Amino acid sequence: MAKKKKTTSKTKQKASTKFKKPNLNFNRKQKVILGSFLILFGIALLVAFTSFLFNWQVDQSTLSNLSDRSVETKNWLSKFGAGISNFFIYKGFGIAAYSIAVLVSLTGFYFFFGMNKKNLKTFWFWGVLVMLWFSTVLGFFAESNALLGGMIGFETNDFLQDYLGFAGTVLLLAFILIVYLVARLNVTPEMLAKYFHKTKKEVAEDFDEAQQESATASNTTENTSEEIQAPIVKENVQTSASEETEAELAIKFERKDGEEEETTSAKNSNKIEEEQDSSIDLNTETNSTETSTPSEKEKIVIKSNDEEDVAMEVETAEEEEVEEDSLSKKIVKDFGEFDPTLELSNYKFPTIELLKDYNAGGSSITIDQQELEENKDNIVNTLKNYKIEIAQIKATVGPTVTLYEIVPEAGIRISKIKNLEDDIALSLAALGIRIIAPIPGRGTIGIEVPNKNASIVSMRSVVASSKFQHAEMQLPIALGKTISNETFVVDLAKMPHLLMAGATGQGKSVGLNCILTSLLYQKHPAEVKFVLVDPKKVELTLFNKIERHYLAKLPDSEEAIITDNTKVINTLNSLCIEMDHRYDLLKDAMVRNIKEYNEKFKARKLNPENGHKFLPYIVLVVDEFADLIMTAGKEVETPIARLAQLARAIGIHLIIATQRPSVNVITGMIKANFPARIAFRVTSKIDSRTILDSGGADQLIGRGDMLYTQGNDLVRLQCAFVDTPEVEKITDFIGSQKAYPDAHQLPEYESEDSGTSLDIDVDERDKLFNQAAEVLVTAQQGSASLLQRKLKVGYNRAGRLIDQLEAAGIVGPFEGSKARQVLVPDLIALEEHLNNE
Ligand SMILES: Nc1ncnc2c1ncn2[C@@H]1O[C@H](COP(=O)(O)OP(=O)(O)OP(=O)(O)O)[C@@H](O)[C@H]1O
Repeated sequence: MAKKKKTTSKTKQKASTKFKKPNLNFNRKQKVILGSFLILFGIALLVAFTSFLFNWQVDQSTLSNLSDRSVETKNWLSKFGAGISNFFIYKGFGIAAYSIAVLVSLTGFYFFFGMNKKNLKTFWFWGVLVMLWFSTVLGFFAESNALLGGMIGFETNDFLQDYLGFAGTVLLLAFILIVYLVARLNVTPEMLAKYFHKTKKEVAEDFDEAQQESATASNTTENTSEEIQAPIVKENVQTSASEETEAELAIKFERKDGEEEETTSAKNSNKIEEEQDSSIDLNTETNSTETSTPSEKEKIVIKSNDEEDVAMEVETAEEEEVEEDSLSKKIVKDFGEFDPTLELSNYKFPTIELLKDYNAGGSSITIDQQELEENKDNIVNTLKNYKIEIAQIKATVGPTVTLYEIVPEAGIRISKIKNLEDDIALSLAALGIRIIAPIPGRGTIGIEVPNKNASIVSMRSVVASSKFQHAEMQLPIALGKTISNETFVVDLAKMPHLLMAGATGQGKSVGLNCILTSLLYQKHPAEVKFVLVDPKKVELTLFNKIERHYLAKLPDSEEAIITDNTKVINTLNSLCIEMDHRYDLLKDAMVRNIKEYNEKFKARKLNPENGHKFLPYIVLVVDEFADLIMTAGKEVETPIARLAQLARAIGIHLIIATQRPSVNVITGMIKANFPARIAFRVTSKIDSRTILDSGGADQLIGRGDMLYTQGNDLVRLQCAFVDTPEVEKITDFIGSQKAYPDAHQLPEYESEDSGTSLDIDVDERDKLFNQAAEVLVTAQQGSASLLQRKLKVGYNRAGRLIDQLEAAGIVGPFEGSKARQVLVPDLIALEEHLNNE
């Protein structure tokens, strides 16, 4: 039971996410080997110590000569046994040294069975303390037997006595004993009182029985003995009367406790419940003694000694809620906080070595003094040509661009400099010049000039940065580095959704991989799940390997990564169901967001039997969003917009990437709900406006050069570079570890389009039926894709409409690759046709 204590679970989890600490995480084989060694070593110590107790005097003379092979010792473990026992017992802690043998074996067991080692430290702490205490206590008897307390025991005892005297030492040791009993064994005065009462009662009962027996026997005895016994019996009667009152009290309390347990056990999780049952059994005594705690309902029966007096019942009731609170505290105390990572407790986070070091052996940034000078001169001269004098200029060299901050002479209009963007670009003969006038909060004008030799920002460097490692965020993402070479870390949970756009080949896929990798480095599989939509079918395939660790999918689907556009609709709708379900859970738990919910769940304040469970974050990644909108239209847009509007509080976050940032793809509704946006290089200013609501993305230089905004300022970043082989290594590393039995299951979604028949009822027709008929009749072409485009409906719905139109006799039957024939010549005929139905 003790091994389930998880008071340190949070810290452990954090610690384990910091993967760089010297790795004491052995693999299973190493653990078995180490474990068996420690168990056997512990046993060897036990044997050696025991033998030493009998043979130490004989072996004493050989100790100085142990290295001599010819020397013989009596110890069962020969010279080794004699030497080590002498060290631990005689020179050490006396017989208390047995503790060490036990602790070593115990440690071995922990390794051997791969148990959670959290409690091991506590065992060692208390074990060593107990050993010291015993050896000091036994130090009192050192004169009669030096072996009892060992040298340390004797010396400690002697030292204490010098300063505290005999009595002081005894009192100090008694105090340490109390500390141990209270802190380690949870012994409380109430417990002792209860134990005392119980014992007293048992003794009294035994005594009663003895009395009865002797009473029957004493029928034949003399009167004198009755006289002697009389007062004792009388006294005893009194005792049992008061005992009866106590016994009655105890019964009342026990019954109350029983009730409490019934309600409590119903409130606890399946997993906890098994454990709890036993704990309650164990703790019944404790509960029944804690009669003074206000949370319990007390019923005290006051009985009068006088037979005629009426007995009075005093009942005190307290609020139940407090009881529940104290219950959760009790469960947490007994079993520790709920640890969501327990099922994969041996899960190891990927190590940093899996990532490639692109700048091995040097700084990622090379400063080319000559280039800096040239650029500076060009800027100054160009501006001078337009009669703009500069008071000051400063350069900050970043990985891809250098920022020249200029302070113009007083009286120069900023717009004048801004308008010279193209001229400065021309004079510097460089692409991708961006002018920020003014730089917010700095009072300067910035001119960003690409470096001739851009350096790669490796994923390794950003993942290893302390900013990322110590990020106190829910979903930390290391996007890359800023112009001043600082690692840029953002919280996806705060964004709360991300829109990503950029022309082909500018770094979008790398960006997505960078985001996913960041999360893999920080989040345990129990804490985050990905839903991946990849119409290109190649970009995210590598993540298939971690399906059972990190991916979520629909119950009936085979592939976790969705490549088929029609399946996306089902998944999105399923996520909407999950969202509604999570909102219900949050409402029930009376919390506002997933973070509070999970905290409450971890603190065991929510009962799994009421459907509560630990909620992982869900990150939906959609690559090629434009493609999706093209084929599925409104059917995709509606659930996406719903999720984007509502899902932030319940931990569903969307990342949407698109090549074509046109307004019919990134609609107003979507834009409004995606305040955080990333723009890689795009081809036109209009595209830049569509993504960022401002220009700038068209002036980027590509290869991961990007602009990030979270609603206000634009930040220019160099996206961290993570190559496919690196991602493969990481997914291999994770994939090779123990996984959940299946990918995380999303709720089932029944799509409406299941089963169409030709005899469709007129009343069951799609709302767009008439419109669809008009479209086809006007075009005289019976094609579903036409309906998709004109009515902005998905493939399924268009197919359904065609079926209904066929049933209504407006279009002909399916003719293979050819479009269906339209059977109604024009709109007037159509109107007639529909009226006659
Ligand atoms: N952060 C980066 N640092 C350095 N080079 C990069 C970075 N990002 C991308 N590149 C370079 O650009 C190339 C194309 O990147 P990527 O595949 O991510 O483009 P993309 O935008 O996804 O293109 P598409 O939309 O066609 O899939 C990469 O192979 C790499 O060489």
